[in-house]
Amino acid sequence: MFLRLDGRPCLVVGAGTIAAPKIESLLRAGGVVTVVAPRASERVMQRAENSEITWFQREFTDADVAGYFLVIAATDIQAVNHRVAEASRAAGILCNSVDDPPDCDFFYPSVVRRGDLQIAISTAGKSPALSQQLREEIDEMLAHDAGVWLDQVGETRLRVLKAYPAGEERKAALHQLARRESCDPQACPVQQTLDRLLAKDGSR
Ligand SMILES: C[C@@]1(CC(=O)O)c2cc3[nH]c(cc4nc(cc5[nH]c(cc(n2)[C@H]1CCC(=O)O)[C@@](C)(CC(=O)O)[C@@H]5CCC(=O)O)C(CC(=O)O)=C4CCC(=O)O)c(CCC(=O)O)c3CC(=O)O
Ligand SMILES: NC(=O)C1=CN([C@@H]2O[C@H](COP(=O)(O)OP(=O)(O)OC[C@H]3O[C@@H](n4cnc5c(N)ncnc54)[C@H](O)[C@@H]3O)[C@@H](O)[C@H]2O)C=CC1
Repeated sequence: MFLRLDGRPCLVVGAGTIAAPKIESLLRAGGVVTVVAPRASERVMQRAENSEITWFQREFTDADVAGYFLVIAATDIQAVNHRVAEASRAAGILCNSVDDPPDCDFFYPSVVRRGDLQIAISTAGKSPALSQQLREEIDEMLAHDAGVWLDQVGETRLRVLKAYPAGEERKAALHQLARRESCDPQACPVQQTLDRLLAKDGSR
């Protein structure tokens, strides 16, 4: 599952080395981030100064979780992280605890990105180092232009959806479109069929 966090309030408890990249990824996903921590890393302080996040410079209390969509427990004190997870669970809020996989409702994966194309790797907490290693291997294997290719496929797919009625023929065209050899617009058989179809019927 890939979450779209646009405008959703997210709480991060702790603002150190491990919290900082979690905060960045919440912001990247569109989350509205609040941080509670007595001390913060340079990057987090900068974000707060720029009003990109809200930082309450104090220790966590159970009432802090109220109203959040999700919570990250990222302090260096296990007992505090556990309390954050318990308070979240009691309030029915999803929680990720950076030092305790059984306390996590969701995990942060390793991610290979090419534009809108994302490949996420998770080991359900068994070996983050393995996730990281596989990310590096997949990153080397995956074409650098895969994101550009996806953009082209996405655009042509919309044209296919318009040009063909739902059914086997449409599905076959969409599978054909997703093949690597179709990525050259000049050589793409789906593009050629589409051009023929659209030439026949200007309304499509
Ligand atoms: C459960 C989870 C909770 C969560 O954070 O969501 C969690 C928990 C813990 N991580 C620990 C250690 C390490 N974590 C990393 C790195 C990453 N950790 C990430 C995710 C997750 N880590 C979630 C599970 C994801 C999964 O299962 O795949 C990644 C994938 C994504 C991200 O953080 O964004 C990111 C790689 C990003 C990338 O580069 O691709 C490294 C590597 C390094 O630092 O060099 C090490 C040292 C090597 C090792 O331990 O394997 C420890 C022990 C701490 C201690 O006591 O020392 C715990 C707690 C425990 O296991 O008890
Ligand atoms: N998930 C992961 O990938 C990994 C997780 N870890 C775990 O992450 C934890 C955090 O490590 P770092 O970020 O390096 O620590 P750090 O020392 O850089 O930061 C700790 C943060 O917790 C805050 N804090 C402490 N007590 C608090 C309280 N009562 N209320 C609110 N905030 C409080 C501090 O102010 C600080 O911002 C470690 O316990 C470690 O087990 C470590 C490595 C990888």
